[in-house]
This record gives sequence, structure tokens and C-alpha cells, in this order.
Amino acid sequence: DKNEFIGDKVNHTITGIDPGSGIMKATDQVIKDYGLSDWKVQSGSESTMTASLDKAIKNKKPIIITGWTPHWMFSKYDLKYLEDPKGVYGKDEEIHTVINKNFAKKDPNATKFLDQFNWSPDDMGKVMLDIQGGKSEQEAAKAWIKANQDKVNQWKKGVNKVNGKTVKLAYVSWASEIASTNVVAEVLRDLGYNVNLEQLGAGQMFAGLAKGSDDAIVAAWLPSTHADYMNQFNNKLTDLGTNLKGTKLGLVVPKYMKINSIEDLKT
Ligand SMILES: C[SH](C)CC(=O)O
Repeated sequence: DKNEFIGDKVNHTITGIDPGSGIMKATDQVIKDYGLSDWKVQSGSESTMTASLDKAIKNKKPIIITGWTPHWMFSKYDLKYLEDPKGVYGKDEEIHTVINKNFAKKDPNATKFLDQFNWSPDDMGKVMLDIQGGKSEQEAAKAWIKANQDKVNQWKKGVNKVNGKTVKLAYVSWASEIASTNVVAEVLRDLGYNVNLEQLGAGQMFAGLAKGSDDAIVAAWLPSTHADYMNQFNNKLTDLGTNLKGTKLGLVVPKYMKINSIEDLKT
């Protein structure tokens, strides 16, 4: 039946991303909670994972990846999430904007802007697709800003223009965070800020923010995915709240695969 072959077909491997990410920790928990002791989670990066996904789909081969929404892969390919009856990946989540504890005092103007930043999975998806389609990260951000002046003006309400103050943003190279961080950076630049972007691993991003080597991130997946990092550094960080609602994490497969639940991986 469909169960006994799936493990053999994918060499009992789930194709994952960077080991410090929350989705990889959650997937380790999936292995334990669903009794998948003969399975392994292959770490890599978002780009190695999407390259493996592309290759598998081109050859109509089975593959199981760690996936999340929003992500351009759902526009490019016919994919589905495996049901997670034990709820290990948690419910739909949100992405939060988090600043270093001292930043609000250091720059209340930029803090007000960061606090007002919020947008939808559709907004983020447009920027991700433009980048996937070949636009540079900055061009994609600028194009979105140009086409969404009303939303951007809401973010800028009560925020003053400045002359050359610096804001340091950290992020991890996940398509979702590349999109959001570049849009925020471009609007801050329109406001007269010099913006430094620092691309780090997930753990380094939270550590750098806590240390103050970076001022802000728009990349905290909460309440569960990044809970460990937020708890580890909580007295050094200020959570400004949600900037995007309606994210999802889980195991994702091409729709041509017969399995529908994580339970189906158990031979
Ligand atoms: C890969 S998701 C954007 C975030 C995470 O899993 O840490």
C-alpha cells in the first residue's frame, strides 16, 4: 500500500533548510512525536531545498520538504501540506517586528515607523515573485512600494524625515524575510535613513539583535517557531508586535504524491 513505499522512495529523508531555523527544530519534534525513527531530516538552506524540489518536480519524483507560507513555491508548483494531526507545527502564526531594547530610546522616529509596518501574505508574495522572476531585491521592493503608496503612507504616518541617521536591520535569507526586510529598508531610505542589512543565521540574527549589533528585525515567527530565541534573549528585546498575519509551517509535498498526512510516513 502507499505507506510501505514512501519511505523507500525518498530514502526516508525529509529535505530541510538551515539547521538553526524553527521549522527544522519542529521537524525534529515531528520525527519523535510521530515515531519516525527510521527517517532523517537533511539540513541545507532554502536554496538547496527549493533546488531539490524543482529537480524532483521536473522528474515527477517524490519529495518531502519543510515548507512555509507565504512562499513563492506555492505559486510556482502544485503543492500541498501534509496534515499534522498532532499539531507539532502549531497553528497559523504571525511574523513580528522586534527591536533591540535600547532602540526605542535611541531612535523613537524609526521605532514608530517599524511599529507601523504591516502588510499581507499577498503583498509579501508579490515581492517574492518579482525577485524569483529576476528583479533584484531592491528593485522588487521599490516596485512594490511604488504600487502601494497608500499602505506605505500609513506606515509613515507621524514619522519624520531624517538626514543620514543609520538603522541596522538583520534577517535570514528566507525568501519571505528577504522580501520584507528589503521593503522596510527602502522605505526607511526614502525617509532619509542609511540602512545596513545584515544577513545571518537564525540564531545569529537574534543574538546580534540582543547584543545591539543590529537594531531591528521583521523576521520573528511567533508564537511558536521562534519562541526559543525570544525567550533566550527576552530582556534584551522589545517585540513591537505583528507585521504579517496568516503564516503556516509544515511538511510539503507535490500534489501528485498520494500521501496526505504525516501519519502516512509511518511504515
Ligand atoms: C523558515 S521559516 C521562514 C522560519 C523558521 O523556520 O525559523
